[in-house]
Amino acid sequence: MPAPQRPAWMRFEGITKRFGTFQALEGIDLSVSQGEFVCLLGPSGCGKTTLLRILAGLEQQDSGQLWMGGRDISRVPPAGRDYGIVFQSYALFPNLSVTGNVGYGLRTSPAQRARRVSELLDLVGLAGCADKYPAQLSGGQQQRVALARALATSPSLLLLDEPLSALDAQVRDHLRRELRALQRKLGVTTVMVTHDQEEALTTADTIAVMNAGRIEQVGTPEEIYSLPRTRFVADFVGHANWLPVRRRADGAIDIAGHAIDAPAAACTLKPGDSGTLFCRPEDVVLQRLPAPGLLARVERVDFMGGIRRVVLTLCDLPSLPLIAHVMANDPVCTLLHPGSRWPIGLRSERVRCFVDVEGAA
Ligand SMILES: Nc1ncnc2c1ncn2[C@@H]1O[C@H](COP(=O)(O)OP(=O)(O)OP(=O)(O)O)[C@@H](O)[C@H]1O
Repeated sequence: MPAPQRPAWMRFEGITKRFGTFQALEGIDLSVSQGEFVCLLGPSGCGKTTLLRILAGLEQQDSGQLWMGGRDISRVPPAGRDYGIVFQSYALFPNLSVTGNVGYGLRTSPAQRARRVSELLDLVGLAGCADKYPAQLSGGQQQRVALARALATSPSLLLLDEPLSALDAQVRDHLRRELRALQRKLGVTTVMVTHDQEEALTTADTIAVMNAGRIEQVGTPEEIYSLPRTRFVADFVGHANWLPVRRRADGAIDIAGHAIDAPAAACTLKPGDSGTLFCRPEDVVLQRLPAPGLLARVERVDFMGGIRRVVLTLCDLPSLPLIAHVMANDPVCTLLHPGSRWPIGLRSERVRCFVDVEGAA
């Protein structure tokens, strides 16, 4: 589903940043609308934290502009930018109680501060912990305190720098859902940095996938997963199968001498072009009945709870692995023995082709 077009409330325009001779950010353009939850997603070192720090005013860009609510904030110091921020390390004051930490930035009367702190602790589910100290809290609780502190002044913008990555999987999953629900409830525009694709897919309205200082694609989680614009995006988000293909003169797509159906919209190849076909593991179908076309051999079956991950090789192209996901309750699962051969179908409306570019991965 394409992202609904909403007016931009915040804009990065041509942001660049260099550290010595290293180009950390190259011409970043990104628009964010009010109330949107945007994830900056990418591998370590791609520049996402640098971009967040520039937005926070903790780092100065070399060129480019930053707009927020119609105001050019490119040179505004951090204190004038109206945001709350949560870092990966909880960054709480160890000598202050939860109440002291949450109320730290509130410049109001003691009575108002106490009321606001109690409201915030209710909001993040820590009502019973007001008098505790950070060392007496779990990692997840400390991050809730950090979140309450970031929200204390009701900022227009919430910045999150890998806020869940220090937590164990179960707490992370739980807090991720709570964070998303809270963000929706408050309607606070949020920018979160993460290298975790699952986190981005499950929390964001919009994902900006970054690679080597550039944004490769901006889209909804569905667009990023199903319609990746580059090979990098396809590989970084979820598992991607890649098969060499050629477009025949009659328009059909040829894989290892077999024609497969691929709707024109999914195919960027001109007749005669070679390219690479991309498909997700859930779009590889093992057919029970004999069928002409692609045949694959089962190499291995991995148990993954609700699904089986089937590692296949095409009989006519044995050097390339092909991964298929089969639901664990599919009767086919009981027949998936290593060495068995299966006719393979690809969900033609879901496959995409990329033209081979010399030097591309
Ligand atoms: N102050 C600095 N001085 C020199 N190089 C820096 C500095 N800050 C960041 N870099 C470099 O800029 C690049 C981008 O860093 P950044 O922290 O933005 O990446 P990231 O995508 O957030 O990665 P990670 O998830 O590992 O934090 C990295 O190669 C990093 O080494």
